[in-house]
Amino acid sequence: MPDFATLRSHAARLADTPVARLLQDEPERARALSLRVGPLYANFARQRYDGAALDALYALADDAGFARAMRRLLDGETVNATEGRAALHSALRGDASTAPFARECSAQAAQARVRMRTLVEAVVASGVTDVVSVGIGGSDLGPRLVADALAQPDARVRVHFLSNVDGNAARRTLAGLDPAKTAAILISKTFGTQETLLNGAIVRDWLGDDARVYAVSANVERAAAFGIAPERILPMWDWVGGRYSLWSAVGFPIALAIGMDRFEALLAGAAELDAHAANASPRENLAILHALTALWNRNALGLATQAVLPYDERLRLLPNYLQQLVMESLGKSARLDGVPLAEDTVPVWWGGPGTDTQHSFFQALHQGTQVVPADFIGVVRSEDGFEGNHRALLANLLAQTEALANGQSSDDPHRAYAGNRPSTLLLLDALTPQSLGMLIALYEHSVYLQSVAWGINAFDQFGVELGKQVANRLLPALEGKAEADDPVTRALLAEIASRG
Ligand SMILES: O=P(O)(O)OC[C@H]1O[C@H](O)[C@H](O)[C@@H](O)[C@@H]1O
Repeated sequence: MPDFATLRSHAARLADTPVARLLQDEPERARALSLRVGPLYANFARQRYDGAALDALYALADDAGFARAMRRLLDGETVNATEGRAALHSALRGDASTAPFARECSAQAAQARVRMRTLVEAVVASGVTDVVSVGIGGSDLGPRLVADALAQPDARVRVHFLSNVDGNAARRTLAGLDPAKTAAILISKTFGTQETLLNGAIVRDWLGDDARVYAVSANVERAAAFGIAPERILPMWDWVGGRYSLWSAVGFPIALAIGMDRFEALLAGAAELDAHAANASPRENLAILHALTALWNRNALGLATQAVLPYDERLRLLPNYLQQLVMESLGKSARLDGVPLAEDTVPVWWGGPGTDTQHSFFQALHQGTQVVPADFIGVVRSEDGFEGNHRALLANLLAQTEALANGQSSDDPHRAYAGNRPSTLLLLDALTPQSLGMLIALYEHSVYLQSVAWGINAFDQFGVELGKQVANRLLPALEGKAEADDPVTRALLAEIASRG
C-alpha cells in the first residue's frame, strides 16, 4: 500500500505555510510547476505542496507502480478485475500498444469507424434535419458534452439528447421536431437500460418509420429484437467501459454534429495524450501530476470535494461529464482484493461554468469553512468574435485563481479572505477537437492513476445496481399489484395513491 501517512506528515509540516508564502520562497515556482502537452498547458503552482511534499508524492507514484499500471491499461490487460475485462478506450483512438489483443481491438474500432462514416454520410444525405440521441450515463454524457462543445452553427443536422426517464424530457425533446425529417439513435452498451428502452420506444413510435432508427450497442441481438436492422446497428464491445466510450460508435451523434473528420481529430488528440501519459517521465507527465495533486488534496489535506470550473461556455457540460467519469470510477470503498480501504477515495465533484458561478457559489469558495480545491479551465483564443468579452472572461479566470490563493487580510472579519485555497489551471490554446480530446483523456488517465494508488477498480460500477433492482421491484407496487416490503416506502406509496 502506498505511503499516505508520509503525505500527511508533509501536510502537517506545511500547515502554516500558505501558497502565497510558497510562491514567495520559490521564485521559480510558477514556471517549475507547469507542464505543456501540445495545445494543453497546466499550472499547479497554486497547489499546497512544496518540493519535499512533491518528492513524497512521486515516491508514492513509484510505489504504486504508476508506469507499470499505465502499460497494463494500454496493453489491454484485465484492469477491470471484478468483471474480468480490459478497459481499452485507448484502442478506440490509436495504437498505443503492440500487445496482440490491444492491436486486435484497435483494428475492430477502425473497422467500426469506416461503417460509422458511411452511416454519417447516409444520414446527412437523407435530408434529415434533426437527430435524437437516446441514451443515459456513459451513453449520453460524453457525446452530449463534445457535441455541445464543438457545435457548429452551420451543422447540417441538429443533434438533440434524450436521457431522463421522465416523460417530460421526451415531450420537450420532440416538441417542434418533424417526425418525417428526424432520425433516432438508441445508444446503450447493454441495450437493457430502462430509461433508454422506454424513451427509445417513444421516439421509435413517434417517428413511425423504423428505417430512420439506428443503434449503438454491444448487444446486437437485443437491438435487433427492438426492431433495428443490423445494417443500422454500430458495435460496442465489453472491453470498453460505458463512461469511457465516447471515442467509439457511441460518438455517432458527435460525428453527426461536427462531421466525421473532426470526430477523428478528437480521437487523435486523445491518442496524443495516451502517448504522453505512457511515455513521459513521471516529473514531465501531466496525467501523473494531475493524479498526484488529487491524492494530495484528498488524502493529505483531507479535502472532501473538488470543483471543476470551465471558463468557457462551450465547456459548460464538462462538470456533468466529469461527475460520472470521476465519481462512478472512484466512488469505491473496497480494494481490488476485497479488503476495505483505510483511505478516503473520491471527493464529491461538482462545478459549473465561469463567470456565471462567480455569482452563485463562489462566495463559499472564498469565505466558506470548507476549502474546495478547484480545476479552472480556460481557453486562450476564443474565436467568438467578441474580443472585449473574451478579455473579461480571461481576466475573471486569472483573478479568481489569484484571489482564492492569496486572499486578502482585513480588520473586519466579514471582509477578510483567508486565501490558501488551492487550484490548478488548465489552459487550452484554442478549443478544437484535438485539444478537447486531450483534455478528456487527461482526466481519464488521472482517474485511472488515482484508482491505482488506492488499489481500487476504476472500471466497475456495482454501486448503481441496488437502486435499479429496488425500482424494478416497486413497479408492480405502483400499479397496485403488489405490496412494498419497506414500511416507509409502503407509506409513501399510499400517499402517492391517495393523490394520484
Ligand atoms: O450504455 P448502457 O448499457 O445503457 O448503460 C448506461 C449507463 O447505465 C448504468 O447504470 C451505469 O451506471 C453507467 O455506467 C452506464 O453508462
